Amino acid sequence: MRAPAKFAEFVNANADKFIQRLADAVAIPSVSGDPAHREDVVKMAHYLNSQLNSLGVTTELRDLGKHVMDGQELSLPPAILGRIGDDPKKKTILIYGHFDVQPANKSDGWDTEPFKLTVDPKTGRLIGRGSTDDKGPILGWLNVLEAHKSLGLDLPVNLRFCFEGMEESGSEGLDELILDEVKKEKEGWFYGVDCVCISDNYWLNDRTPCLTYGLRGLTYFKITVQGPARDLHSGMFGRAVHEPMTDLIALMGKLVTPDGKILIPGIDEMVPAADEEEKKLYTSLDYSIADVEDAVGAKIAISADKATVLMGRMRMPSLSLHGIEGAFYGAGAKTVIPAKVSGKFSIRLVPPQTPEKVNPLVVEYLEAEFAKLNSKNILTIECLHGGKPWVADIKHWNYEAAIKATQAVYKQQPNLTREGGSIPVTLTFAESLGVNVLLLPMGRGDDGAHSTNEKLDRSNFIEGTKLLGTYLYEAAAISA
Ligand SMILES: C[C@H](N)C(=O)N[C@@H](Cc1c[nH]cn1)C(=O)O
Ligand SMILES: [Zn+2]
Ligand SMILES: [Zn+2]
Repeated sequence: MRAPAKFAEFVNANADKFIQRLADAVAIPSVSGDPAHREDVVKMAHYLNSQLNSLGVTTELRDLGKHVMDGQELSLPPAILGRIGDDPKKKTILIYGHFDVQPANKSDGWDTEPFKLTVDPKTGRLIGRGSTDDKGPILGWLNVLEAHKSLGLDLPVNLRFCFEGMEESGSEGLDELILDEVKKEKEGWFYGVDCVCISDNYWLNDRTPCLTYGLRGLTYFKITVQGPARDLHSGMFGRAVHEPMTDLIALMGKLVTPDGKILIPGIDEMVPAADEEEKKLYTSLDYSIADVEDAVGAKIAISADKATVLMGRMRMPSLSLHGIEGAFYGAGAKTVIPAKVSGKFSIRLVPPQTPEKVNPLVVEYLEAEFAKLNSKNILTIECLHGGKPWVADIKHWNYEAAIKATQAVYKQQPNLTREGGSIPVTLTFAESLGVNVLLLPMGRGDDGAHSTNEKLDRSNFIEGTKLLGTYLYEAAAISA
């Protein structure tokens, strides 16, 4: 059975209502990485939970315990487990999404208030933190449920849900929850799941829908250099003491070259080079150097060769420098020597790399480079969180269903991509449930996830809702 025409008609007719639901969700600043917003992440969990209940989904808010962030012990936000449908004749699909978001302040350079959804009438853009990552896609699933409930339509498959509020901060507590549920077998929430669908990434460009079969892993470091007991006057102590910031910049300058080569021995070398056949996969994607440059808003692509740029994002590791905590960054010309500074950087990982294999190389290299500085300051190295990379089998019926749904909704053949970002739980689902996982993105490559002015195009939200619903029908129709 294919998606009935009245499903798409309902989605079109209720577009404004769905956008209001997105506005309500964006208004809750559920920033998982900021202890000051922890209550908002919990509020978001309760908001979603009551929406799911009102749409007929049985749920449980699962306590994930506590963790330490910035030296503070905090309760983790609850995860939401849900189920609707128990027909043994139907397939069972597990949907994952996250309701936490990255930090956002207007002063970062946003043109609008980040936690107030702004609808641009000229472009149709729905602008606000979390619009594309990942509140829009989660609400897309709710829109599908609402359409079926209102139209009195049976869902074509049984659905299970797992929504978390810590994805942007390492998915703490979630792996344990999943493994516990899997152990419970028939009594567990994930029993009988046939495949997983995650909508939490983006098209490559602004015109071609995508299905995604790979994600990079991640290992995130904080390195701290500490020296004097307090901040110092640089006129009194400059060239008289070892300066923590000088040491830190020297270390951070030894991690990666401006053209992306990772300088830590053994990391780039762990990844086999692509052969000509694999390179063709990248050349054949609908993508151009102009797409990457349009998405970032500057002509700064690392190469003029499309395959090199795509492989840099999808099948090579990358090391990015994110920031320095404790440094002077305000206006004016303060002549301070900061007493303690922490540099943050992360490495995106690809198979066969894992945090376990890569972290010892990072620590050994940093310690050796620090020793070469002959500084009397103290270096400490912490790994804040990590996750393994994941690659799926695209010949599975789950992908076949998503290709057919994309053709039906967008009248286009999707790009098949690997994603540069990370969703640590993906591999946990694939391995612990032993099922195929599909990433079915809703948003576009220029949405600005994690950036200022994050947006989701109205058409992606509405057609994306149809895509998610249509995918369920296509999955139901395939004899697996
Ligand atoms: C791809 C997904 N939407 C995403 O943004 N994931 C984050 C996960 C993360 C890990 N540490 C902090 N955030 C990402 O890839 O950065
Ligand atoms: Zn994100
Ligand atoms: Zn996300």
